[in-house]
Parts: sequence; structure tokens; C-alpha cells
Amino acid sequence: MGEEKNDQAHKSHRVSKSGASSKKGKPDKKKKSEISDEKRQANPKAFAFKSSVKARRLHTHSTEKEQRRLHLPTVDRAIGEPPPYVVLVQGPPQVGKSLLIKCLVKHYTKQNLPEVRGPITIVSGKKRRLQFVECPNDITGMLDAAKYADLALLLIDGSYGFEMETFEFLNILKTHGFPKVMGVLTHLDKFKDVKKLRKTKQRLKHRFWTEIYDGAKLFYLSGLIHEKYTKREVHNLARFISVMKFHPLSWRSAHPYLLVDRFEDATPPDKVQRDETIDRNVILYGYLRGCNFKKGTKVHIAGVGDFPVANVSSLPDPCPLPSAAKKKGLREKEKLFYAPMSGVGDLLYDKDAVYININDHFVQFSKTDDENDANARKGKNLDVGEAMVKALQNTQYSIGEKLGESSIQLFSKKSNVSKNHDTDINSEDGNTTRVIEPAEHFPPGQFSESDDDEDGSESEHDVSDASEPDTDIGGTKNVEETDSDEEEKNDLPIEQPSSGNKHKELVEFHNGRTRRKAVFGDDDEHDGSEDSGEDDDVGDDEDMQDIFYSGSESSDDDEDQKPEDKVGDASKFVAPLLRNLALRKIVNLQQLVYQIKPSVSDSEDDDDDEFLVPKGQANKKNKKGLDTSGIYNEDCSKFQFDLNPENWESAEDFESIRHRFVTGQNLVSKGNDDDEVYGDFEDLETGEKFNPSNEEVNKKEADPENEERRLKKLALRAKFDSQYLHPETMDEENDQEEKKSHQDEGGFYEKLKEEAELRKQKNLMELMDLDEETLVEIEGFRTGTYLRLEIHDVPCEMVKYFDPYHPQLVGGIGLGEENTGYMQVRIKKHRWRKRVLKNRNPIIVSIGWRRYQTTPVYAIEDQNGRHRQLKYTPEHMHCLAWFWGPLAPPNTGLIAVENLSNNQVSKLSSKNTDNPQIYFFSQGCGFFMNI
Ligand SMILES: Nc1nc2c(ncn2[C@@H]2O[C@H](COP(=O)(O)OP(=O)(O)OP(=O)(O)O)[C@@H](O)[C@H]2O)c(=O)[nH]1
Repeated sequence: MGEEKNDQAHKSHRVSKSGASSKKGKPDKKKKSEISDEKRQANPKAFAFKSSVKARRLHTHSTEKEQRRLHLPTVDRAIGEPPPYVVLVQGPPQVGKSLLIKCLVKHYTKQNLPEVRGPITIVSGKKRRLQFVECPNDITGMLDAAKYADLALLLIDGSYGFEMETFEFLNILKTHGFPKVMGVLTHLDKFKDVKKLRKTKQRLKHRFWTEIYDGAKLFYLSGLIHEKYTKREVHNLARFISVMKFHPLSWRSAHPYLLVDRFEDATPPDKVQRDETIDRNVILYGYLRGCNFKKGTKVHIAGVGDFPVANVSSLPDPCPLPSAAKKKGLREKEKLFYAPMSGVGDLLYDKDAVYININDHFVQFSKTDDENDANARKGKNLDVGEAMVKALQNTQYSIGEKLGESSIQLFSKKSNVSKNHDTDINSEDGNTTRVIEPAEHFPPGQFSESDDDEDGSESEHDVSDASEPDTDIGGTKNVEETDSDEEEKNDLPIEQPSSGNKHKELVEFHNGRTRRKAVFGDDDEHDGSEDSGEDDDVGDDEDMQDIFYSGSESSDDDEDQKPEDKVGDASKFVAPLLRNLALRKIVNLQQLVYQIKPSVSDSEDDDDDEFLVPKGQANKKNKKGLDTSGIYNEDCSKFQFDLNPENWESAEDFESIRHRFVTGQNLVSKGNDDDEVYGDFEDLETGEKFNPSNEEVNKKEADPENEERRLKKLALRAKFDSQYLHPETMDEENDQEEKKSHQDEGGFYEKLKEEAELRKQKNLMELMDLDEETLVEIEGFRTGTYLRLEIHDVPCEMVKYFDPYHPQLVGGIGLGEENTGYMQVRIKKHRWRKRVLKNRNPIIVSIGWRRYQTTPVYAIEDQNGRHRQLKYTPEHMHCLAWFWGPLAPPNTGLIAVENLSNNQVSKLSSKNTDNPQIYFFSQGCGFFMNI
């Protein structure tokens, strides 16, 4: 029985087995799907999104992803070899900028650079050249640098933390188009504890990411070996620079510009001798960047002014890419870098001459070292005549200058009696105390060079005096000693609380100089302790945490703490002197040049004239401008058309322009001139060309005005079509395809890109047959060309105060940008600026290539649309400002500062931030655009 039972049970089991386990699962699955289908049908809403927020988020995310993928093709109009990319090394003083450039140059060229002066061009790869530039430590230098940098290396002293210079420069960059940015941490070897170092690195990195974007590249230079950064780290940094992709920025790709890497004064010497203040002729050299440079383009030299170019020519590339160099042989191949201002490089090409530079160590007599000098003085091993020649070679100043600077020592251990700037005062204890004038009173370089004339010990005294003005001359107080003493004695932070909670500027005396620390938060107790001793406190976890992540609760406290409360007398006195010693002194050209404030003209702006001028005429007007003096007056906001035919050189020119106006006769019937007036009309979509020689011309002849209007309409339509509709859909008039193209927007954009490329190639093909001169006439000098610009009648101050450490920017001015007029801008006081700005108080604005001083009138728009003048700018909101100045096109970034002098960098005042907007009047109707 039991067996039978078992069998039965087994049978039933076998039956289920025959279908195997697969069968077992299937019915379940079917069931599930059936159930789910049923459910869906029964309650379809149950399977829709349960949370609308989630759904919206999902949708936004997917559309954002889609949109990010799409971007309008940026048309790269550059043809041929690109100019070297400008790698700007920026950072607070003594952070290691020069050292980094030297190390990078050494890495790329295997050559030692003695000094970093002016742009240094090197070949970094087969198809890439780089131009290293050290950013000056003053606000004008930073403003200019932001306009030409392709990549900014922001150097940060890791042992100290972020300084205000970095953030100020970042803000300037944001306004003038944001190039690529990389951070570099230096002085990391000052950390003793590895753990602290790691944590600090992380904190600095996150702060850097907050300021720029998540994932922004930050490099670490962990220390020095033989006074150089380690090879491995420099190699890594160089590799990143070498493979970096650069995108054209809108302002720059629409304007030609040069970064001057060589400068010459070409004024006849006899004229200068007669009158030193005479206007000079200068020659500027540099690679052309941005867009093509057409002959007749006016240029703006930053800090100097607008000038017509007297002569422009291209020169052979002084630092060609290897492919080009191959043809010229081995000698050229070895030539890997070009830095005329730094005194390296063997050959200099000029328009009509080649200069051979022979290194000093090859020429024994060109310079004598100290030892030889000593020998010469002693008369050992040297002929008397030879010694005299060498002494003459070393002479830098004329006898008059030397006499002016000379001093006589009457008694040993007593100070020299000097004619000029040292005044001896007897102090209470009987010692002679020297009162030193601030370094600002000296022209650049004179301070140190006048010391050279004196013996070594004297110059040492000078330095110590400058750092501590009341030091005894006879005493042997060391600079280092006084510094450390001061550090211990007083931490004299000058707080500049900001209205925002994020940033705060802490001006303090650190490591022998004044530094402006960027503090993120309000707790300062730890900051003070951190700075009291470098090694002990550097990298202190708690301190660093407080600096970078402290809360924002005590913003009220900030306001209570007035800077005056904390400023000690000593720091007030010592700081400017030290700062002048620490910083390179740069004379402000702007203040010297722009002495005359622009006058306000009552005349209405005729800016629309610019838009209504026919194409050909615009060029002619420009060419004419070179000869007619009146056009280049800055205050001529209105273009005056000279209606007297006798004043015109060519009657034909006059006629040709006259006929452009409605009252003139049409030139269409004038045979060959047809092409000049109308040109061939080409349908950009279909590629079909409309030749004026066919029947349409007859129509034009019949009713030229109508015809012109018709052509304009056609051109507009073609433009509209090319922008908004897919060309294929237009041709085939197929709705379905149109839909498809909109769905597949990626393909649409790809096609746009292809089209742009095709057009570029077509243009190239057309231009290929032309000889070089005609090519230059038609399209101007191409980007990447090494240009020589001759400019006449620049103020003598440009030559007098030329400083190779302060690179010169020369920007091309577009049509309409050379006029002056009233501009309306929308600005906001920067949160770092403590006080609001007063109406009509002068400010210095930097807009386009220019920086100039102006007096803005602030206003706010009321609800009824009226503009109400404001006495002061509002605290935290935008307002409108009107000011007079050279016009800039809409959509141009603007930044304003109150003071340009070197020791006032901290007073960076007004910037239009976040979403700055600018628009200017154009006969009543303005353009309003976002930046
Ligand atoms: N210990 C240490 N010293 C460094 C480091 N980087 C630079 N230095 C030193 O800092 C000093 C200043 O370096 P520079 O390259 O002249 O700095 P700079 O930024 O060009 O200075 P300015 O031109 O005056 O603004 C030099 O003595 C360097 O040796 C670093 O990472 N660690």
C-alpha cells in the first residue's frame, strides 16, 4: 500500500516534471504580465509619475543633457598657422610666477632663461606655440592681461592660502570673457605634517572649485629642488598645457589684437634731443590674433589711446613651427624660443634688417663681472686703457645724472651727504637718522640703480631703512630680523568687511610684506594665530578650516569692526614703503596720457549712420580717415561729411559716394561699377549665383530703388532661412522631413557646422589664386602673422615709462567704436566694495580694449518708466549708469575701479558682476543684451 501510494505520488510528480521547471516558470510570468496588463488597463494613472516634482526633475535633466550637447558652431575663421597661445601666469607677489615660467621654458626648450621680461614665445609641439607672460601685480596690468590671456595659470601660495589678487583677477576674467583657467599651488614644502598638507590641499581645491567650476584643474608644486620646481611636476603641467583645447571668445574673435613682444622708438634722435617731450614714433611687433587686420584699421594701445596705423607690414615668423622651419635648415630648427625683451634669441628680423645677437659669454669685453671690475680697479692683469673702456661700457648714466645722484661721505660711519633725496635728522640719542622718501618719487629702476653706484654696504642700509624708516644708520639691524620682530610684535590685520558673507579681505603684515588674504567666513581669531609663526601654524587643521569653512553668522560683527580700530600706526607707515619695495613699481601711463577729460558734446549721436552706410563706402571712409585729421578726434561723435567737392582728392570718389544717397543718380548704369555697388548675390543655401549682368540688371535699370529693396529682402530671407530652417526641407517642401530635422537637432547642428566649413573652404579656393599683396588688400593680414605696426605721434610718456614687465596690448577698433558718446550701462556694486558709489564721482572703467576715467550718473528706472537720478548706487541691486566715453558695442563686459595706483589695489570698487548688462543709445532705441 505504501509503495502504491508512493508510486502515485511519484506519478503526479513526474507529470509536473515532464514540463520541466521551464513550464513551471512560464505560467507565472504569463500570469504576471497578464496581471500587469490588466492593471494598466484598469488603472492606467497608477503607472504614471507619482511625484510631479520627480517628473519635472527627470524631464529637466534629460532636456538639459540634450541641450548641452547642442551648441551653435563657433566659426573659426583662422587660416593657416595659429598664433601662439598666451599662457598668463598670474598670482600675488612672491608666489613663484617667474620661477614657474623659467621652469616651463626650461622644460620645453632645455635653455635657462635669465629673467622673465615681456612675452616669451616657445614651440611646445609640432603644431603649437605658446607665449608665456607674467601678469603684472597692478590693476591695469591685470585688466589688460584678462583681455589677451588664452590660459590663465593662477598661482596660489598654499602655505598662506588664497589672496585677494586671485579673486580680483577671476572677477576681471569673468567680465572680459572667461579664458581657460588652471590653479597652481606653490610653497607646499613649508608644510611639515603630511596629513595637514593633504587636508589643506583638499580644502583649497574645493574652494577653487566653488569659485570656478567643479573639477577645475588644480596643480600642486610640492617644493623646490636646486631652486627649481621638480621636473616631474613641471612635466605634468606642461603636458596639460600642450593638449589643452582653446575656444575662440566672442569679443576677441571679432577684433584683431596684438600682444607686443618687441618695442622700438623710431623718433629721429635729433628731434628728441631738441625737445624730450615731443610726440614719438614707435614700432610695435607682435603676433596678430583675433581676426584679420585690415589696412586702415585704427588701433587702441591700452593705457595710451587710439591711433591710426601709419604703416603695417608682416615680417617672417621669428619663432616658426617645426614644419615651416624644416625648409629653412637646421639652424632655424634649433630656434625654439623667442623672447626679445628677455634678451634671448640670436636673430632679430626687422623690416629691412636682421640683427644678430651674440650672447655675452661669447664676447669677453661686452660685460665685466665683479671680479674683473675689482681687478680693473686694482690695476691687476688689465691694461689701463682696457679698464677705461670697460668702465665706459658699464656707464649707464650721463655725467649730469651722476652728479645729481652723487653723495659724499664726510666721516666714516656717518651717512653720506646727498644732494637730492636723503635728509639727515639728528635723533634724540645723537645718532643720525635718515628720512627716506617713499619709493614712488623715483622713476622705475632708479631706486635700485642709484644704489649700485654706491658701495654694497650703503645699499644694504638703504634697504633696511626702507623697511624700517627709523633705524639707525650706524646700527646693523637686519631686514630679516626686523621683519620677524614685527611679525611677532604685531599682527595688524586691517579688516575690510564686505557686505556679502562669503569673502572678506584681511590686510596683514606677513613674511616681511603686506598681503591681502581672502578669508571665507567671519572668524578671525584663528587667522591671527596662523600668521604669528609660519612653520608652526601653516597647515593647522583647525585654522585652515576656520578660514575656509567658517560660518556666516557674524556678518553684523564685521560691520562693527571698523578698519581704523585695528590699524596700528606702525603698519600704516611701514606698509606702503614695504609694498613699494616688494612690488615692481609701474608708472601709470593712463594717468599721464589721459589728462584731459572728455568733453560732453551736445550733438546728437548719429550712430545709425554707421548701419546705413553702404559697404563700399564704409571702407572708403576708413581709408580716407587715415588722411583726414579731423576724423580721429576722440570727441567727434558725429561723422561730418565734407560736401565740398574741391576738398576731395579725387572727384570720382566724391561722386561715387554722392550717388549712394537717394538724391544722387544711380550708378547701376555705369557698366563695370555694377559689381562694386551691388556685388554678386549668392543664395547661400542653394549656392545659386545671381549675376547682375543677366536680365535682373535690366530691371534694376528700370527701377533701381525697387530693385535694391528687393535684393535686400532676398538677402534677408536667405539669411533667415539659413538660420532657422533646414535647407533640404526648404527645397523639397516636405513637412515630414522638416519635423525629422527638428527632432534630430544634433544632425541639424552638424549640418550647420559642415556648411560653415564648406563655405570656408570655398572662400579659400577663391583666394588661393591671388598673389599676396592683393590678398592683404582684400582680406587683410591673417591671424598668426608676425606684424610690425608703425604708429606716429604717441605721447612721449609711452616711451619714457616703457616697462618690459608690463606687456602692451594693442587692439583693433571696429567701425563705430572710434566715436565717443554717452553709454548706458546696467551695473551693480561689487560685494567686496565696502562703500556705495556716489553720483558723478569719477571712476575708471575698463570696457572693450579701453580703460578710461569718466563720471557716471546713476539712476534707477521707476515703475512708470521714468529714470530717477540717484545720489548713491544701491547696496545690493543693479542700477543704471550713464557716462561719456568711447563707444563700445552692446554685449560688451564692463568693469569699473575707483583707483589705479599700485598700493590701492585693494580698493577695487565697482564691478558689474553676476549678470552684468550693458546697452547704449543708438538714436533713441537701445540694444539690451545679456553678457
Ligand atoms: N619654498 C618655496 N619657495 C618658493 C616656491 N616657489 C617659489 N619660491 C621662492 O619664492 C621666491 C619668489 O619667487 P618668484 O618666482 O620671484 O616670484 P614672483 O611671483 O615672480 O615674484 P614677483 O615677480 O615679485 O611678483 C623665490 O625665491 C623662489 O625661490 C615654493 O614652492 N617653495
